[in-house]
Parts: sequence; C-alpha cells; structure tokens
Amino acid sequence: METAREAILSIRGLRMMYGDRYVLRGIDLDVYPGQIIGYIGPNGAGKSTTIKTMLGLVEGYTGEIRIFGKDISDGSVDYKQRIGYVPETAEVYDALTAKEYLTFIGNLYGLEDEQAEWKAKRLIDLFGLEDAYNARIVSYSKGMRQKVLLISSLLHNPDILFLDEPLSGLDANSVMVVKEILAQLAAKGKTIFYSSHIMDVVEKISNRIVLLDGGEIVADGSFDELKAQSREGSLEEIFNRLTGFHEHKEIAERFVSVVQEV
Ligand SMILES: Nc1ncnc2c1ncn2[C@@H]1O[C@H](COP(=O)(O)OP(=O)(O)OP(=O)(O)O)[C@@H](O)[C@H]1O
Repeated sequence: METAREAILSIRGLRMMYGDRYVLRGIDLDVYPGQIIGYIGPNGAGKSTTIKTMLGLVEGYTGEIRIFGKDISDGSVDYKQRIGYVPETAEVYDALTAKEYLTFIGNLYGLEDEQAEWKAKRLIDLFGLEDAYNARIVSYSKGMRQKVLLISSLLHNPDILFLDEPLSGLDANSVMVVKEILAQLAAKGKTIFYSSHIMDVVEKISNRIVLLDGGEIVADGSFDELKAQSREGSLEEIFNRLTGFHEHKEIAERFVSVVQEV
C-alpha cells in the first residue's frame, strides 16, 4: 500500500511567481519509490518549472519540497547526487567526445575517471554507439545526443530520475529499449518523473498520471482511474477534456485556409 510507505518526494503548497503572475498555484504531491509519474499538461502549464524547482534550479518559490525526507531549502545539495535529469533542451559540450563528456559528468557525480569511463563505454555499446564513442558530439545526430544525455543522467545510478521528452529523436528500436529500461528501473524501486507530450507513450509507460493545467494539478491517478472518472477512451482524449480543449478541427481548418491565402 502506498500509504504504508514513506514518500521519496513530497511537495506541499508549492507556489511560484514570475513577474506578477503565479505559474505554480499550490502543488501538493506525494511520490513513492517505484512510481513512474507521467507528468503532463499543456504548454506553459508549469511542468518544467516544477521539475526545475525540485532540482534546486529555481529560487523564490513558496511551500515545501522534501526529497529523500529532507527539505531542499535547508541548503544541502547532497540530494542532487541521487537524482538524474534529462532536460528538454540540453547544453552538451559539442567539442568533447562522448567518452570525455561522460567521464566529466561521472566525475561531477563523484565517480573516478576509470570507473566513469568503463561504465559509460558499456552503456554506449549497449545503445549501439560504440563507433562514435571517441567522436566529437558535434558530429552526432539528434538521437545519438539524446542517448548520451540519457546515459549521463544514469551514470551515478540515481534513485529519482526526471525526464523531459526523453524519447525525443530516438528511432523506434531505441524507443523500445528505453521504455523497457525505465520499466525495469522502476521495478527496482527507482522513481521516475516522465514529462512528455506524447500521450500514447505516457499512457503505456506510467503507473500514475499527474495532469497539470494553469499551475494546478487537475487530475492524479492511474490511467485506468482517470479513464473511469472521465469516461474517455485514450489519455489524449482525457487530456483534451480536462484542459477544456475541443477545437482542434476548427483551428486546423482556419490554419490551412490561411496557409492557402496567396
Ligand atoms: N524564467 C522564467 N521567467 C519568466 N517566466 C517563465 C520563466 N520560466 C517559465 N516561465 C513561464 O512560466 C510558465 C510555465 O512554464 P513551464 O516551462 O514550466 O511550462 P511547461 O508546462 O514546462 O510547458 P511546455 O510544455 O511548453 O514545456 C509559462 O507561462 C512560462 O512562460
């Protein structure tokens, strides 16, 4: 039972303001080990802001965030050693090779050079990038970079993983591998925050879905629970209904008619 376990991550009354506007308007969330949270919501709903706040990258929030049982505002950064993060857009050091980059990241997480390099090499091989390991990242395709980012987020065996569009640019075979890796990590007790706009993947991969709209959680439960509540078929339909969006046809028609004006 979830309630019998201790939350690995706990958020109370999280509010965040940019300028004179609240972009997070009171988030309450308890997350337990082994959960894969599909963290979804319209553009601008506040997903990245929540994640960056939990990572300690955003200042000026109110409310409380406890990770591994400790309030992150107490100044300690130790908790970051147990967290992995794949941002939506990342600065990867183009001039470095994957070997250099991953060894560097491994060092930041406290791994010795040799240990980081040996681990990175084996993970790179498993992703089919062995030929590119010593090539500069600037020469990598989008999917190859994404694989390097995924590896960099996992080198230190984190307990919580924050992923923003982690399958971006990956081919169909790699998507299957990564989805399976995430399921197996969760089965080993890792906690995964999976933020994406690809609803059919979120529907399949998550054991809990949290829908954010306008800086507030408007739905929280398993896909089956959300489906039962809303009597809609797919997560995409549930998303559309809960965010009050019904005009995709009209907008598309108007868009196409403007395109055709010459
Ligand atoms: N540094 C910032 N300064 C000012 N406003 C910001 C900043 N970062 C985010 N915002 C605003 O906060 C709101 C929430 O943004 P956020 O990036 O968290 O949304 P999101 O749910 O991740 O969206 P998307 O799906 O488009 O990635 C948006 O209105 C955005 O313009």
